[in-house]
Amino acid sequence: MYDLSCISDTVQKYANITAEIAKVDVEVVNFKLIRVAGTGIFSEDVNKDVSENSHVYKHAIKTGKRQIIYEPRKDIKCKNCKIKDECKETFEISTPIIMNDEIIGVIGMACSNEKSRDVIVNNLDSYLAFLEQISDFIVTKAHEDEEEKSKVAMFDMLKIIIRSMDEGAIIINKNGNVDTINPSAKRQLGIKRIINNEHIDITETGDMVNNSKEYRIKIGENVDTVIGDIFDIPENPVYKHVLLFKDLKGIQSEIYAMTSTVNTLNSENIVGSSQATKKLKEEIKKISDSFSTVLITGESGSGKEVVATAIWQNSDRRKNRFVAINCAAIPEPLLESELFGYVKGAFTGADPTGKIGKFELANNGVIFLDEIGDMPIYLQSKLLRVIQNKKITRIGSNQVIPLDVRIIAATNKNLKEMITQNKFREDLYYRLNVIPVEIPPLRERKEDIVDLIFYFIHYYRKLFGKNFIKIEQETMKKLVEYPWYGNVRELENTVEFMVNMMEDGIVDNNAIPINIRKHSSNSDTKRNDKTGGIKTLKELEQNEIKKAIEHFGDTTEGKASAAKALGIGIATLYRKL
Ligand SMILES: Nc1ncnc2c1ncn2[C@@H]1O[C@H](COP(=O)(O)OP(=O)(O)OP(=O)(O)O)[C@@H](O)[C@H]1O
Repeated sequence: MYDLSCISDTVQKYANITAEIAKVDVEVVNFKLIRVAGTGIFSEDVNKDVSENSHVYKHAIKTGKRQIIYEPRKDIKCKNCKIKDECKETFEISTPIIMNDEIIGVIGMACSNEKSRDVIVNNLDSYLAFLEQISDFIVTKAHEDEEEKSKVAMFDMLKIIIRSMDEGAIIINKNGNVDTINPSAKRQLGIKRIINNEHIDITETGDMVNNSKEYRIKIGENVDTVIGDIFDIPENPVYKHVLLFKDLKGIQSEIYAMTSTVNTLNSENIVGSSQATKKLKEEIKKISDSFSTVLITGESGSGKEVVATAIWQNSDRRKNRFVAINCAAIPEPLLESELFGYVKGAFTGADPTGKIGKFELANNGVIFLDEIGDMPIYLQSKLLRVIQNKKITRIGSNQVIPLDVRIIAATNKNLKEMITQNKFREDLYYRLNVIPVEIPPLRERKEDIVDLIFYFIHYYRKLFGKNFIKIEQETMKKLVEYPWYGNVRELENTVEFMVNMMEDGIVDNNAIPINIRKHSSNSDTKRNDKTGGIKTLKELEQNEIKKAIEHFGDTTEGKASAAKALGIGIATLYRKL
């Protein structure tokens, strides 16, 4: 319940006015019967408990009704009053003070002589109305006080919430200075010092991204671009706005975390011991720290993205982002906005919130333009301009954003041939092909096949919690001879299948997918067709030795019997095995 003591100064003023006008003594008590204000005979004992002598007030509080005592001391309500004998009152009115249907106190008016009693009694209605009015004034002030307090409490709460928010928040006062800045805002803006009433400059860049406006903020020497909203604080004498924001870098990181699926391999992790792969790893090391554009060519699945990420990982740009975009996977009309981003309202059909493009996301890092051969010719011109000017503009915006991005492009198409067909711009080709990197198909680096098979077997065996003992030689041979038109991607999928199929930790021909089995039996048949079914002596020998071992067993005794049956010495058998 509201305590009138909180506005005792105002209540005292009203008591004084009432006393002055009505020529009476006035007292106001709160609901606990503490004297909040008093004049004349009541001016002593302000702030003291007067419950012992307040029998009439207790009645007014209990009933909620005004009490008029025409004959103090004789009135029944004065019966138990302890100071009855000293009481000099000649007349008394007690009016309850009611706020929100609760009795928060009583205003009492008392006469101490017959003259003033007569004046009041003769004009009783007017005096009663006057007292009601004073009671209403007190209640109005109590309401205002309560509202003010709740505003202050709300602001205190707001400041507590703001302090713990992940989003940056700044409360700005009427002078355009920082009143409150939360830790997240300081972190995002790179401010380490204590901000005390410093001036803040906020200007709109004119772009809208992620459904919020972009602002440039300046506090002292700290300048940053943020994306957020400004809210006005209405009817407040101290505070003007609250700015809630995320800085652009934070938003970019969120988008990157949501969209990036980059495997981070460095050149050491690239699997393969073939000459070609060794040379590739050396090349990666050499070109990583350069700024020059790289064009990686190779068949689909041969590891172009792996090489691109390795270049990034080996360079000092590895601290910044690697942003990949597959130019063939994104519908042509959307590719431009994916690459360069756009602002709210840039074009019909665009996401109305605006979007940050891949180039901007990759700023200070690396952009990987996969399947560059599929980029439409008009965009090729735009890309060329971006490479030359090192600047981009979001679609629909006037803002020029400076770029420091290393471009790595990749293709499995023959760009030179596309140039002759006017499908690829020659000038762009030379801009991209500053450092050409060629990845040979997997079938041309057979040593890598063996390395990759073991690498993927161990990877998937761990993933599926399976035990691996060995891969049969014959099976390995089939896999090495298979042409792998889908390159490493096809090989990886095949090994995943085989690890699923293998029994008792042994990968044998039964685990090979049907297409590869068919391929190797076709090539056997083709060879038989060419040779009239005649086997080489070496093949005959191999078959007979295999048959003998299968028949007698792979033990020492078995091998001795096999050698005997084959008509050769045990040492020769061991050598041939
Ligand atoms: N040398 C390698 N070591 C380990 N994994 C590799 C290697 N080369 C390729 N891979 C794996 O093979 C798969 C295909 O590689 P990647 O995506 O780099 O090929 P790509 O040439 O970019 O394919 P596409 O032309 O279809 O885009 C990936 O899962 C990748 O991790």
